Amino acid sequence: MKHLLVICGASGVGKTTIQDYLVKNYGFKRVLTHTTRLPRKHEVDGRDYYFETRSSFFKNNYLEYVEYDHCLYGSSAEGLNRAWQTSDWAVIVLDTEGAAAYKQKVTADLKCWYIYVSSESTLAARLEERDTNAAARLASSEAQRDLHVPPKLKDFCNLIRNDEWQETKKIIAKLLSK
Ligand SMILES: Nc1nc2c(ncn2[C@@H]2O[C@H](COP(=O)(O)OP(=O)(O)O)[C@@H](O)[C@H]2O)c(=O)[nH]1
Ligand SMILES: Nc1ncnc2c1ncn2[C@@H]1O[C@H](COP(=O)(O)OP(=O)(O)O)[C@@H](O)[C@H]1O
Repeated sequence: MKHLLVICGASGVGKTTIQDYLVKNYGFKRVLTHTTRLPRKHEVDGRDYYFETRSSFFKNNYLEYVEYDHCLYGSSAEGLNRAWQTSDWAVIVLDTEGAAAYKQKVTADLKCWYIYVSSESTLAARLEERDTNAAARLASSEAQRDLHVPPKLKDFCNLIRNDEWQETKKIIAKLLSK
């Protein structure tokens, strides 16, 4: 049986950190997605994202795609199947619109974790450390929207507060032991 875990939430809440932890410690395979955003320092094409131009982006077949903070992001069935070739447990990081689309479309065993941080100033500080244009990113309408779990995902997602990493690890262990 194939399983897919969707991780969603606003920018900077720790989605990628949690995904990396699941890959390193729980045998998950990461589903790579495509974006027209420029790579950040340390990000590598084909490892973190498939980095695309506006024209190369549309050469792929997407299950869903969105515009987030003026850039395009999309995920394909091929990407998902590639992950499932090496592990029955795949993990993908999406915005909440993408998570809602997966809820409608994906028939495999699907779980969703909505990640949040209880203080917006903590979030801003974390983003500041990660990005140069952090304030603008958090101010984007999509990041602001994803600061709250949308009603359509409320009963579908486990809500995980990622304030203290040691606590987050315990919550993850508990959720994955079920
Ligand atoms: N719907 C959708 N969202 C995506 C996809 N790939 C990434 N995202 C989301 O796009 C948003 C922006 O991602 P990113 O540029 O890495 O910024 P960050 O959230 O600030 O780390 C995040 O909410 C990601 O989860 C995708 O293929 N589809
Ligand atoms: N529990 C935590 N405590 C402190 N810093 C954290 C925690 N979780 C993540 N971070 C840091 O916050 C920043 C944003 O995390 P990241 O995983 O990139 O977020 P997202 O993928 O949701 O945008 C990174 O610098 C990361 O190392």
